[in-house]
Amino acid sequence: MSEQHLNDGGDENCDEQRPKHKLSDQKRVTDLQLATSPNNNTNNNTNYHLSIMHCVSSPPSSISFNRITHSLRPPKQITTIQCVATTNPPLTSSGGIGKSRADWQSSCAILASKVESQQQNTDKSTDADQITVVNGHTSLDLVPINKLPKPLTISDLSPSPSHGSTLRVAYQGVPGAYSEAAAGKAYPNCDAIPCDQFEVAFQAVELWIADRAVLPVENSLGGSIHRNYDLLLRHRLHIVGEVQLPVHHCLLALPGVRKEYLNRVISHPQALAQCELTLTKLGLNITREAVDDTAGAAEFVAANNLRDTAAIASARAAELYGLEILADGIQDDSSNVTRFVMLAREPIIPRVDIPFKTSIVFAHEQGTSVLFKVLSAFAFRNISLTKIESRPHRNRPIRLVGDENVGTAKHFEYLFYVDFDASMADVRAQNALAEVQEFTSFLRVLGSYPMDMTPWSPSQ
Ligand SMILES: O=C(O)C(=O)C[C@]1(C(=O)O)C=C[C@@H](O)C=C1
Repeated sequence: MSEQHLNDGGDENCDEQRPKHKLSDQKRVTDLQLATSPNNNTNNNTNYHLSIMHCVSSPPSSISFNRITHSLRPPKQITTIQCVATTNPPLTSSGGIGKSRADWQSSCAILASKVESQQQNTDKSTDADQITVVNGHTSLDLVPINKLPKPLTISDLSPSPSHGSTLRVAYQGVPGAYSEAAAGKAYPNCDAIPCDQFEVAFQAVELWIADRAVLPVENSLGGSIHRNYDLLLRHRLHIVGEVQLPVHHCLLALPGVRKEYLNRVISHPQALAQCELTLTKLGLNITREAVDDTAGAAEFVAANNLRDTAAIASARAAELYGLEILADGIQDDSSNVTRFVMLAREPIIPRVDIPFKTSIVFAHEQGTSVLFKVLSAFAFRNISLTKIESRPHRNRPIRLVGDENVGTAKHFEYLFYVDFDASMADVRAQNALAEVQEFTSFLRVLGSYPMDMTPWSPSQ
């Protein structure tokens, strides 16, 4: 049986500087791929299984197709596609995705589509099964009639896992990454699922492989993690919480290696940025190289027995990958903290009895020039903003402003991400957003969620 893998779209617009190393790691979820294979039917009416991309999340028993693609040679005359959902829900009772690619694929492969020749269809298909192929059978948007989404019940909105007892939480990186620690802080005793990219963590939740994702959005020294701001907009997940993690970096190397032997230090770009001054103070004016995550850097040094390379990572990563700590607490500021958001398929119900924060994103037709008017809706109601971030408006990146005599100016267009200090259950927030909506051409509430109020000390 031949097997063909199709990539899940990827992110052609990725603006993040890609790390130089692609660390090999069988344990991580690497991409969202589904197997494509001919159905071994012995008769002449060849059947083909299609790869399904972007199975949109909804309760496991109801599945909708966002996009289906296929590459088919025979049979040439295809007029009908029959969509078949397997009886297995995306979440397995074994509780947790297996570690191999095969396990990942079988977890993903919740759907199979069968294309049959016209002749075979006329024999077997019922009207309800038949769905007309669109655009010369290269893509289609379908919701099988017998698989329409079920209405949400109150239990769907509950923050508890919808299966078994262990909450499965996707994070970017490998074990020992700060994101894994953040997942554990957000959801103690969770089953943390490593993913090799932020986008994979988003998709793991959308595909019911994970129940939550915990992803970094900003660091007190390095600033915003722009990639996740962009992904928040491109995916339909909701922010249901935040967690702030003190980040305590160590310089790690193979046992016996001294600082003088080093000519390279590798880590996540944020970690390199957070330790820049300290590395210089330590006399380490050596090459810095960015990799996918801090613990992945430690693993890379250990796996390749690199005696000239150090990694910046956590003490736990040193322990996991058998490295020694050459220097401890090398972040440029002792109160180095990274803020992570917790993401889920459903929003939580906002409350007013505990401190809540709300995150929104909006765009304005006249761009930045009237931003102050939008923000005054919050000022007028005494609602404090805790964060504001602007990102390029990719659907409309440039606005031309012309004056015949002077020429044409190009203004860049932005999306504005704002966090404010109020719950969506608070009437002040509702009124502020009603006003903001009047000004804006686009507005989305990313989530209303409890603030992380846990006591924190830099040395934690
Ligand atoms: O590389 C890791 O360990 C991560 O969890 C990622 C990350 C980040 O993206 O900012 C998280 C916290 C630290 O700020 C450094 C890196």
